[in-house]
Amino acid sequence: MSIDVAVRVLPHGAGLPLPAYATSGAAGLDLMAALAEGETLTLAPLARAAVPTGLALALPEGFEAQVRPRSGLALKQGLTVLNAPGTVDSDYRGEVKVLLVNLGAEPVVLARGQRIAQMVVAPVTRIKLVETGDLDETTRGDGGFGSTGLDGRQISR
Ligand SMILES: O=c1ccn([C@H]2C[C@H](O)[C@@H](COP(=O)(O)OP(=O)(O)OP(=O)(O)O)O2)c(=O)[nH]1
Repeated sequence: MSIDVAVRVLPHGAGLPLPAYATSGAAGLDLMAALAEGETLTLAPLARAAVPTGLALALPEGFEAQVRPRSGLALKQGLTVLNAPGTVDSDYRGEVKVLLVNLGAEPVVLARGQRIAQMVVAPVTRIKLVETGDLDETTRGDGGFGSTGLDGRQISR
């Protein structure tokens, strides 16, 4: 499935390529840091920042965009998305920002055009809550948070 999504390139994003899928089967488009030419942003260990992408979207109603980490950056540098997955609502018209946090032991230096995260567009199911005093019974019931065992073995309850 492919849908058209309107994108507005903000002045500081001009000149950067539009986000694109890296392969024909990629789920996410890579988002780039729209820092100023020559500007760098250094994230010290445990520091966080809202990094501009220079892009604003008009997602169709019924869709969201999720801002997710790139696994290579996470594994190699400890750089990840603080609020993963970040949620871009379909009615949001502001700049898409990537909230990064450096969980690594070394500072991470970002520059303009660096691919910092990926964006996955997904359908959203909205629900209508129907209040009741009586939920249907299930085998799990209220068991959770490790109730089925934490070491690969089933615990009988
Ligand atoms: O990683 C993110 C997360 C959010 N947003 C933008 C798009 C989203 O539609 C808006 C609001 O996000 P969210 O609902 O997560 O923020 P909130 O803290 O609940 O604020 P609000 O009260 O504005 O909804 O901020 C981003 O650009 N990047």
